[in-house]
Amino acid sequence: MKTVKHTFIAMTILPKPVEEPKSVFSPIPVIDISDPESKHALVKACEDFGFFKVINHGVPSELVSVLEHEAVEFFSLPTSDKNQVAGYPFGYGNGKIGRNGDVGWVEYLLMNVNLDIGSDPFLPALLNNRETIRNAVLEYTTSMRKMTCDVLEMMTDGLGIKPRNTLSKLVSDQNSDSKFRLNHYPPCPLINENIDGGNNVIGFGEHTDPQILSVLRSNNTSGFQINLTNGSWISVPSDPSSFFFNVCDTLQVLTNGRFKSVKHRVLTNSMTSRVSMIYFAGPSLTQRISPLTCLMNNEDESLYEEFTWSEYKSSAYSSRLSDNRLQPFERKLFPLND
Ligand SMILES: C=C1C[C@]23C[C@@]1(O)CC[C@H]2[C@@]12CC[C@H](O)[C@@](C)(C(=O)O1)[C@H]2[C@@H]3C(=O)O
Ligand SMILES: O=C(O)CCC(=O)C(=O)O
Ligand SMILES: [Fe+2]
Repeated sequence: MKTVKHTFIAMTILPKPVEEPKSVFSPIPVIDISDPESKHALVKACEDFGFFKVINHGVPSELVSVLEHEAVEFFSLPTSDKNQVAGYPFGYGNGKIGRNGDVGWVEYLLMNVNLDIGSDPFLPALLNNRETIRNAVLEYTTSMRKMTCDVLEMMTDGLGIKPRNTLSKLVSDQNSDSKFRLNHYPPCPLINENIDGGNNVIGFGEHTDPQILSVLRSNNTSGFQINLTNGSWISVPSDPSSFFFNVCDTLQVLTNGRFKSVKHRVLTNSMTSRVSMIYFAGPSLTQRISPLTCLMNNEDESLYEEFTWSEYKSSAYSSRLSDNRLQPFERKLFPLND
């Protein structure tokens, strides 16, 4: 496969250098979704890390390699061609993340992948003349939706919740608001070789994802890191044949804080390009979000005010990348007087 030609990203502000984490040990939980007994390890991974790697997923490697090839072709186009599909919130972007001042050493293509694809003016308009990338995105995201539902059903089994589709129905809904993102991190010539081996410029700054679950797959270039509950960062070794799942903010709320929305970031590499594809599984805009009552004991109080996904999205999209987006929805709980 051809690698992306070095594309210059027109950035005016160089993201802040960061220190590489010291740890090389990788404790990332690995979940074999072909084995129903993995449900217990899955729940533990969501509680302890909010993050896990899925193997034996059954997603055809052909589907992934075709899309990666199409992504590489797209990012190799002249900037003027890519800018023809520039836009916000959907479209091509370069250097700027969101519209509240965040920057990163990254270019991307952000798409809306509602099930009711015919009613979405964005995807066809953008990709109409590029039949192969359009089909690759549609097939890949269909497969991601199916895998996400399988994982959510295994999760409800592990949590002892019935019916099995309590969570999966939120993302398989005809109107579920899901997104898809292709990210390209070119090798970064600006890396300061003096700091910890030089892998120290932010590609995509630290954040949590707002949705329910996000599914990440990358080529063989590392750079992705997660933040542990003790505050330290660990590098996630790349594995192009597996998928990495992030617990997102909405799943943290649905489980009343039992599952952790994992903070993550991407550091750039001075030598090789990173190409990643992320499927963000969200509920429908009108879906009301509050902790599942079947997960609460009598004495448990909800940690969050109820909101609709649409309300959460509006609030999230006016925040900076590293903000705690759930904070405005936290309930003020007062200790009982004794
Ligand atoms: C700075 C921002 C980019 C983001 C919207 C936001 O205002 C805060 C959340 C960001 C995020 C993170 C996960 C996904 O990459 C994303 C598409 C999303 O749903 O929330 C991005 C948003 C974006 O890039 O527009
Ligand atoms: O590109 C990556 O590897 C991760 C990017 C990410 O976290 C995101 O797009 O939300
Ligand atoms: Fe993310």
